[in-house]
Amino acid sequence: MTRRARVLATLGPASDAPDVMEAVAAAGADGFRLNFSHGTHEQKAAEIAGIRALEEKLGRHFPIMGDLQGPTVRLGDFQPVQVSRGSRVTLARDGGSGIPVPSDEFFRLVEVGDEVTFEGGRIAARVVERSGGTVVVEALVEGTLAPRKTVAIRGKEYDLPSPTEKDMLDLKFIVEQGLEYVALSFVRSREDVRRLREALSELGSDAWVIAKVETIPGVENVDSVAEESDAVLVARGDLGAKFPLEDMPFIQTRIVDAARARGRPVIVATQLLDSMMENPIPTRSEVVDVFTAVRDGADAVLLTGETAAGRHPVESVEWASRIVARAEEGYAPRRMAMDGGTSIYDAFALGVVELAESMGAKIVAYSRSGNTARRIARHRPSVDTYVFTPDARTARKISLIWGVIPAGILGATDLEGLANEVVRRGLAKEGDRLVLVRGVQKDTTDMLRVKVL
Ligand SMILES: Nc1ncnc2c1ncn2[C@@H]1O[C@H](COP(=O)(O)OP(=O)(O)O)[C@@H](O)[C@H]1O
Ligand SMILES: C=C(OP(=O)(O)O)C(=O)O
Ligand SMILES: [K+]
Ligand SMILES: [Mg+2]
Repeated sequence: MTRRARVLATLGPASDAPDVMEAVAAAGADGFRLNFSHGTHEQKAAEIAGIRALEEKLGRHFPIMGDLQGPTVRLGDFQPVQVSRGSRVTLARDGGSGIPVPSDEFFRLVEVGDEVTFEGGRIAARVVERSGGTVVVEALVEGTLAPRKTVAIRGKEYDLPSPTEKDMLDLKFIVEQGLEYVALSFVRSREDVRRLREALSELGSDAWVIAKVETIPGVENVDSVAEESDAVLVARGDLGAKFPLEDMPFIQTRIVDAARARGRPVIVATQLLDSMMENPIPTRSEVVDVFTAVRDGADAVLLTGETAAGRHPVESVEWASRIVARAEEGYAPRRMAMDGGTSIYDAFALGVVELAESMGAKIVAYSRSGNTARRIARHRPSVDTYVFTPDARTARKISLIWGVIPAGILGATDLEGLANEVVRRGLAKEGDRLVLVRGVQKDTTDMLRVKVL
């Protein structure tokens, strides 16, 4: 049984050298994330070229996710500052004597007594004074304040437009570079997702949209956010800075279930193997954390700092792959009832899965846009699911989805052609049973065929 949940890796200084990128891919990375909160377009163009070159070399398809910074507040540029518990630090709108927080919205919102968190809560501080364009905070834990790290105020949300001007510049680059996925940070409602989709269609892009759920309203609206998105990401870094940490397991389950009930691929991200930023092996609790994400039925786990800035990017991916493969032995994620209105296409896909499972048949599908693959995979078929696509872009898109095995690139074909292809590629042999499916569209005849080879 091939490993069915995917492992995604964030590229950054620790991993974007070509030889390290290749080692990360060989270690089991199924796709990559580029974080537009950091780095330059030049660096990212080189990373993208490196990934596309790897596809040729390894004969695989790697989806690339462009992760937009979204409406947030990040520290400006300054020399990192060590803080210890109780030490006081000044945050200033424009630097000067303090640490720069280049955001009017932050200073509009922050009040004495607020808990300010940095870098997803890795460092927290209490606001003890404020005057005009500066606030004084007292560190609650020790740590290093570093440039461009996120700044959040626990329990409060910034009222900033989404997507931001920076997002629109990054989006144009992402579309020009032909990335398969665009992730939007700090989604609050379906309207945030809708505005991104409008911007994408104006740019003429069919990239799939990933909603990063990491705000209080984003969790409250998770059902409608999932409905509006192509995929959902549980952004535990900022979630942990907004909610009490003890709520995290409940919030993760809530988001995963909402996405799965709507057949949206769901990605669990951040701090999964956090100690591997420093150490070559994970802790026991991190192994259980990755296991839990798989058992919750996630389509993918996403490594962030571990592969972007950690000391062991390759080992981090190796461990994630090992744990995912072991977690899936003898286990098929529970099937979710379909929420949010089911089209005949969804009902048809469920029928395909049940028919194939009842016969112990392999599913062999042709998916023009990737939607048929998504509709079948949402039911977590216990049989192998091979999907042919018309081009590399769609093959990359479906490579992020649980259980889908990209079988190859084909021009439009009929069901007999699909059967011939799986045999020709050695994916099926004499005696195998096949359920052959073509993308379910209104005008498609000859959509389904059962065949014994
Ligand atoms: N493209 C990049 N260039 C430079 N540093 C990066 C890049 N991507 C990530 N990093 C570093 O790795 C850290 C963790 O990565 P990630 O969790 O993706 O970032 P963040 O949580 O800040 O959005 C970042 O805070 C940053 O210090
Ligand atoms: C993935 C996340 O977003 P970012 O790392 O960009 O803050 C997160 O917050 O967990
Ligand atoms: K980001
Ligand atoms: Mg985040």
